[in-house]
Amino acid sequence: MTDYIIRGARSADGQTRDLFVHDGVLVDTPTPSARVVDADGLVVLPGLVDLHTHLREPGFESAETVASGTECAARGGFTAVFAMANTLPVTDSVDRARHVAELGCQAGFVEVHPIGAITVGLGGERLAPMADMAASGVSVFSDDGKCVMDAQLMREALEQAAASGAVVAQHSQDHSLAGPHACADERTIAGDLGLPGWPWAAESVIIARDVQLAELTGARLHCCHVTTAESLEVVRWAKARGIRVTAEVTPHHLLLDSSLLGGLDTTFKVNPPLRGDEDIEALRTGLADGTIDIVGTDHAPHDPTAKSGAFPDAKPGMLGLEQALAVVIETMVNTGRLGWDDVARVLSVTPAHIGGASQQGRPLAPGEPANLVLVDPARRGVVDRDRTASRSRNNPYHGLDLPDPVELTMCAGRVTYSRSDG
Ligand SMILES: NC(=O)N[C@@H](CC(=O)O)C(=O)O
Ligand SMILES: [Zn+2]
Ligand SMILES: [Zn+2]
Repeated sequence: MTDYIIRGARSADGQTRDLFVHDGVLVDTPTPSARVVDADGLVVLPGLVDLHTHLREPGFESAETVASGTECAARGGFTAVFAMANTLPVTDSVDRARHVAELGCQAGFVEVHPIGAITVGLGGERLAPMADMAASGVSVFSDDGKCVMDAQLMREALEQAAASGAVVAQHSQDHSLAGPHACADERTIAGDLGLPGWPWAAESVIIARDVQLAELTGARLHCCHVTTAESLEVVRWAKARGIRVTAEVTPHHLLLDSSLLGGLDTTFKVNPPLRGDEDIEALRTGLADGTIDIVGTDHAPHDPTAKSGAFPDAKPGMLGLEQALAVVIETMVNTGRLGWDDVARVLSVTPAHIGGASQQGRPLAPGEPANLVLVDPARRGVVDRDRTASRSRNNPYHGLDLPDPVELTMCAGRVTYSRSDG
C-alpha cells in the first residue's frame, strides 16, 4: 500500500499541519518512501458520510450502479454512504443487504452500508426481518420513497430498532394528504402552475406522530429530508423534551426554491418538493442552530425515461453526491453560518454517529483510519451535468456557478478521487 505525507493542510480547527498515512492509518511520523501530497491552502476534513443515498442496484442499473454511484460519492468527498432499500428487489433480507455490501466492497470507492427496509417489499404491511438484519450488521432501517403510514406498524418498527440499537429513518409524507401525484409546494407554486399540491402539513403531521412514537418506545428516530419551518418546530419541541430524534436536510432543499418548477423541467421534481424562500431560510437557520443534525444528499438518479412525460407523472428525485459539499459551502459557509468544524460535524461526524459507522467521522489523529477529503475553499466552477461518474443526468445544479471544492478523497488510506487524475 502507498504511504502518504499530506503537507500543509489546514484542519477544521484552523491549525495547519502535516498528516502521515501508513498502511491506511494516520500515524505520527512519516515513512521514508511516502508519496507527498501538497495540500498548501487546502482544508482537510474527515471523509464525508452520506446517510441517504440511492444506488439503484439491483434493479435500476440503467440509472446507477453501486460502482457508478459510489464513484460519484468519492468525487464528492465521501468515504461512506448508506444505501437506501428501495431497489428491486428491495433490501428486506439479510442476503440482500449482504449483496449490496459486497458490491460496495468490489467497487472500492467508499464504505457501503446497506439500509434495511422496515416493511417487506416496502409494502407497508408486514415488518421485514429487522432483528435478523440488525444482527448481520444493518444499523439503519427505512422504507424511504414511502412513508410507514400505519402507526402501529411504525411503533413495532421502532421497538425492533430500539432492541438492537438501530435507528428508524422515516420518509415523512402523509400519503393521504400528499398522494402519488403531489409534486409541487402547495403554499408557493402548485396553484399557479396547476400542479397537484404537496401541502406542508403532509410532512409535519408524520414527524409529530413519529416523535411521540419515539418517546413511547424509547427508540431513535431519524427524519429524512425535512423541508418546512413547521417540521422544524416539531423537531425543536421533541428535542427539548429529550426525545431521541435527529433531522436531515438535503443540499437541494438548502439552495433551490420552488420557482424553478416554472419551466416544468422534471429535473426539479423531487420528493418532498422544492419549497419557498421562507422554508429555505428556516432550513438554513435550523442547520446552523443544530435543530437539523446532518446534511444527507438523497442522491436519486433516474434515467431519461423515468424523467420524461408530464411533470406529475415523472419520477421524483435528483442527483446530489457530487455537489453536496459545494452547496453546503455556498449556502452555509460563504454566508458565515457554519465554520469548517460545523461542516465536518453535519457531513461526517454526526451522520457517522447516527448510522453507527465506527470507522468514519473520526478525528484526524494518529491511530485513526485515513478517511479524509482535501478541500479547496476558494475554487469555483460552472456545473456540467455531463462531467459526472453517474449514469444519470438529473443534476439540478447544471449551469450554476458553484464552489468546486474537492481536490482529493482518501478512503482507508487509498486515494479514491484526485482532481489531478481527472
Ligand atoms: N427523493 C425522491 O424524490 N426520490 C427518491 C425517494 C425518496 O427519497 O423519497 C428516489 O428513490 O428516487
Ligand atoms: Zn424520501
Ligand atoms: Zn431518498
